[in-house]
Order: sequence, then structure tokens, then C-alpha cells
Amino acid sequence: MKIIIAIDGFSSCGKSTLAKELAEQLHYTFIDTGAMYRAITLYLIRENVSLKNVEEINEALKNIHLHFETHPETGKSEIYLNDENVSRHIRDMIVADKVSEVAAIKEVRTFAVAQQQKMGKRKGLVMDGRDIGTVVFPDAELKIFMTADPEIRVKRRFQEMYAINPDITLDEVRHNLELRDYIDSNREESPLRRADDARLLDNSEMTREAQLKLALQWVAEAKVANEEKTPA
Ligand SMILES: Nc1ncnc2c1ncn2[C@@H]1O[C@H](COP(=O)(O)OP(=O)(O)O)[C@@H](O)[C@H]1O
Ligand SMILES: Nc1ccn([C@@H]2O[C@H](COP(=O)(O)OP(=O)(O)O)[C@@H](O)[C@H]2O)c(=O)n1
Repeated sequence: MKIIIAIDGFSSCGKSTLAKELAEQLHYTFIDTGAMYRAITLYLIRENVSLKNVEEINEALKNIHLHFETHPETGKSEIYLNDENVSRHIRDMIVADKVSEVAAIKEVRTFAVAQQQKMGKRKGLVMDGRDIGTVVFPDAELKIFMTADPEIRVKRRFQEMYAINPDITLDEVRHNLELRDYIDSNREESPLRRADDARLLDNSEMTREAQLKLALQWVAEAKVANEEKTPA
């Protein structure tokens, strides 16, 4: 029996890493909803759309088509914005600097959430983001809320970005993470918060292997609980 796994949490704590590994192990589909908000942000930046003008935003959204493809060689899930692979561009600091402002806009969330919910029509899905367990799939069979010590998260993200851009500084990364966590947690529309029934995973001192093992145990428990609720 297949389930929906919702993973939410703060920036750079390892949500996508865990979601990807779970999807691989379980042969589920993995959807990184942060990549969707980043791709929308990239489009709005490129088209010089004013974030204060709702009409302009609505017009822009009509021209945004997003889809994911799995790279045949690396097996990585890549995001396409109007048929352009933007998986690398969306990780640039210029996008990271604006994405939380964009993701706080109601029209943008309605647009993204509708697509995410469509993807969940068939179960067997691991989705990570900020509002998956609270808004997108409030009935998900397993919800995980991830967190880690802020300074550990800064170092993890810094290492990742430094490998691509050696000009980046620890302070820049720290500032971006702090600001995004603040905006994401305090916005009016679907703020980041732990769903009441989400399991808490603090991976500050946990290896990737350990977090995967624990999450797989939770998956097994969630399947049993769900089978008990809906007997054949
Ligand atoms: N348990 C862990 N221990 C150390 N590093 C981790 C762990 N989990 C993930 N990472 C690393 O932390 C960084 C951020 O992970 P990512 O999955 O992109 O986070 P998020 O999706 O929450 O932003 C990546 O470089 C990833 O390899
Ligand atoms: N479900 C989601 C996913 C992301 N987001 C927004 O998109 C931004 C980028 O998400 P991300 O998952 O790529 O961010 P990181 O945790 O990887 O840094 C977040 O800071 C949020 O502002 C959101 O609002 N809702």
C-alpha cells in the first residue's frame, strides 16, 4: 500500500536529501516544492515583474509552466520552466534573496499548491516544503517536521554553495537563511509551522544514514496505522 509522505521544516536542514533518499528506497515520486517557488521567482526576476502588482503577477503566472524530469544518467529530479532546465539557476543567491517574498504572495501559493495537489492524486509520493503537512496534504499518512541547529544549517548550505561559487561568504548564507526562516514562519499565507501530528526530526547530530533509517521506520509504522484505519 502506498502513502503520501509530507516533509516540512526550516531552510537547509536536509529535507530534500531525506525526501530524495526515501523516494529512491520506496520507489516513490519525489517532489521538491521549494524548486517550484524558486523557478517562479526566477521567471518574475527575469521578466522584471513588480511583486507589489497583483495584476502583473497573475499575468506572469499564466505564462509559467513547470514540470519535473528525471535525468536519465544521474537519476536526479530536475525542474523545467517553460521547457528550460533551470535546476542550476534556481540555486543562485539572486533567487534565494527573493524567493521568500514571492512565496508569501497568495496568488503564487494558490498556483503552486493546485499543481502539487494534482501530483498527489496517485499515492506513492514524497513531497518536501514548508506547508505540505499543514495545507497541501493535511491528510498525509506520514508527516515529518525537520530541523537542525541554525549554525549547522548555515555551514551545510555554505559548503554546498561554495563548491559552485567560491566568492560566497558564510555571512551572506547566514543572512539569507535567517531572513527566509523569518519570512516563511511569519507570513500570513500558510506560514511554516509544525503540523500537530508531524513527527519531529532534529538531525543536528544525525548522519544521513541514521535519518533515513529512522524515517523508514516511521514509514513502516504509518503504513500499519493506516491499514488498521482502513481494513481491506
Ligand atoms: N544528516 C545530515 N548531516 C549532514 N549534512 C546533511 C544531512 N542531511 C542533509 N545534509 C546536507 O545539508 C545540505 C542541505 O540539505 P538539503 O536537503 O538541500 O536541505 P533542505 O531541502 O532542507 O533545504 C546539503 O548539502 C545536504 O547534503
Ligand atoms: N512548500 C513550500 C516550499 C518552499 N517555499 C518557499 O520557497 C523557498 C525555497 O525553498 P527551498 O526548499 O528550496 O529552500 P531550502 O530549504 O532548500 O533553502 C522557501 O524559503 C520558502 O519561502 C514555500 O513557501 N513553501
